[in-house]
Amino acid sequence: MRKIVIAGNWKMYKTRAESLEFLQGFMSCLTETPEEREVVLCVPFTSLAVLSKNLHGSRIRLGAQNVHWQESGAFTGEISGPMLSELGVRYVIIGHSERRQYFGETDETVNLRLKAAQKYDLIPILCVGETKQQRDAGETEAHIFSQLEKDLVGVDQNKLVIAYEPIWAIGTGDTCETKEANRVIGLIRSKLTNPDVPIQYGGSVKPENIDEVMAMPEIDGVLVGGASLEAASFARIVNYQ
Ligand SMILES: O=C[C@H](O)COP(=O)(O)O
Repeated sequence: MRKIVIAGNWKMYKTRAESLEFLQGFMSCLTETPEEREVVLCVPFTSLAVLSKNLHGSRIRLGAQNVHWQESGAFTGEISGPMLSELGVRYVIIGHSERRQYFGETDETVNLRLKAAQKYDLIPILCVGETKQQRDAGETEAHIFSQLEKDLVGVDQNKLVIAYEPIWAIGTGDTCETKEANRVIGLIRSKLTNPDVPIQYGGSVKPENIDEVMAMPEIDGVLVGGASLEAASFARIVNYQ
């Protein structure tokens, strides 16, 4: 049976104090959440330590938003697997379109980061997805298949989550039609050697559409940006019907 993974990606939002405030509100809303749903908070590096301390004993998992492929070295601004593992981090987002677009992340570096994450017992959440231009040109499938082929070389598919995030749906309020997201995710699954890899949808997920998204048979969870920043909103998403 495929695992359900509901993850919040806070991106570059929330100070340490704001993170703690969120956690208090969020935990009080989670009492009814079915245990089989994995709940992950992928927070800025500066909030990892304080959340780790306060998540102790909770079933909420801690996630980071990037990891370097070397264990240590002269890589200013980067963070290593052991540094994250030591803080109790369990998941790490890799290859988010914002990293690919603004920070020069390539399929080759994404592949290195994926393998490094697994080496240090972090479960990578690999993001793939097409631009509006690629979709309009009918290149969605070819682009995503190319990303998967390059990104997953030598990656263990037993310790992996994939997030399908159409770039044009991120932060725009322009959600991908749920049936279309379901179709693309089915195609992604057909390219994997392990059909049980959880595949999430990401892109303008919010309390108003989560029930419809999660009713789709191929969709195993969501990667949520904006709507994960407010405790009641993210709790409603985690508590989908
Ligand atoms: O990682 C999350 C995605 O970029 C989606 O962001 P969003 O929910 O704000 O559209």
